[in-house]
Amino acid sequence: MDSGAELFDQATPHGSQPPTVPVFGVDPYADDFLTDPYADYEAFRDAGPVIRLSRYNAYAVARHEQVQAVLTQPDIFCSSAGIGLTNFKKEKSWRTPSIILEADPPDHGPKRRILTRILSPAALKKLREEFERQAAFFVDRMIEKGTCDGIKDLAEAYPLKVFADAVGIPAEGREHLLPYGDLVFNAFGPINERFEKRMASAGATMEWIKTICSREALTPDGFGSQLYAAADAGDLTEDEAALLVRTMLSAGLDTTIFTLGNAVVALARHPEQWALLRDDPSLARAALEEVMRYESTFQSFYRTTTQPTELAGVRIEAEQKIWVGIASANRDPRRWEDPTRFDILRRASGNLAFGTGIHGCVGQMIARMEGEIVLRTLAERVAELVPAGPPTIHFNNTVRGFSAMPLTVTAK
Ligand SMILES: O=C(O)c1ccc(-c2ccccn2)cc1
Repeated sequence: MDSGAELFDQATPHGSQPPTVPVFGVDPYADDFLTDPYADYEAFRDAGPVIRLSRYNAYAVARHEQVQAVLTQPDIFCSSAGIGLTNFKKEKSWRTPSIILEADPPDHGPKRRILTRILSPAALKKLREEFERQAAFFVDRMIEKGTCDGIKDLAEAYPLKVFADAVGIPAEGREHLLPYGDLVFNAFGPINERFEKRMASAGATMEWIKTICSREALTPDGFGSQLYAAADAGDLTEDEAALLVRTMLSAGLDTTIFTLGNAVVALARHPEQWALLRDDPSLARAALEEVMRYESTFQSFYRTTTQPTELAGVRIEAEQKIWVGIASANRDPRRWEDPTRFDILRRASGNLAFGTGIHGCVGQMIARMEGEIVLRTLAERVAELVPAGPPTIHFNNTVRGFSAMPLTVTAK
């Protein structure tokens, strides 16, 4: 096997001929891996339905079919042991575990329903006009500047304004949100130098997050206050309301920021795709879906087996961490025609960028609304979106995106 994978037999008591699980020694958190992970993901997929990442002592699924299978069997592949490499049953987490992300049935359902209600289509409809006004403001400012940064001036600035306002957190101190998100997403990977470095400087940030998740810090009509209203109604404790505000700020910012950045970079790098969107702004929603398939913000996370199980003929013991390759599944040629082609006209729905199953992203509709509004506003107001230099990759253990994208932007 020429993909750098050795093979190791799994002892089976019945002596049946076990399928051997290919082993990869590569480090999926190394900068050179993350710079362009897709060739490695292809090697993972081609080696078999289940492989082993020996450096982190974890099994791994990289094909669309097995990623889907793992995410839709929460009783076998659970979240309460942590969705990162750290097993909460064995090691203490750096933060109080999330009561929705790192929870399993039956605890998970009731909390999820509270968020689903707050993030309802009716609630989103009320926000649409403000979200559109802010997108126009940021895009017009990019046009005035002429040469700008698609990440700083749009991908980061927009969610930090509209989503943070929707949650109802104060305007002051929002510079803590990106460092906090970077810590959160690094923590889903190995406790490596990237995590340690971020953690070392996170004191003030952790304090600020704690302060703004409290009832008195939040504006009266935001999502945060609605969580405390659920506490007043007896559906949550006061502490659980604060934890869910933290969840909203963790799950709802970095993810949309990196996705918007990936969209701007992909469109700037594929001028023919940008021209299709610019000439037909109603393609914005389809373009966003294709960005999420082609350059998934969420590269990977974990599940933990609750019992001995078998996946695609491979036996897996209990208490095993399983690396779930979201971005790899979204480029699996077993599921997608010509997957390495960025094509906004393809049907990209059904991609796994928001996960799937009971933990499928509870904020995906507001995330899609932000993305569709930004891409449509760009298409309606901008004629040319041209790279004015190379993008800068932001290295993180879980999310992949850019920290800078110099652009030259001209008005339609
Ligand atoms: O409460 C927290 O700390 C927390 C909750 C949720 C997330 C998350 C991240 C990515 C996708 C979905 N959810 C992160 C952190």
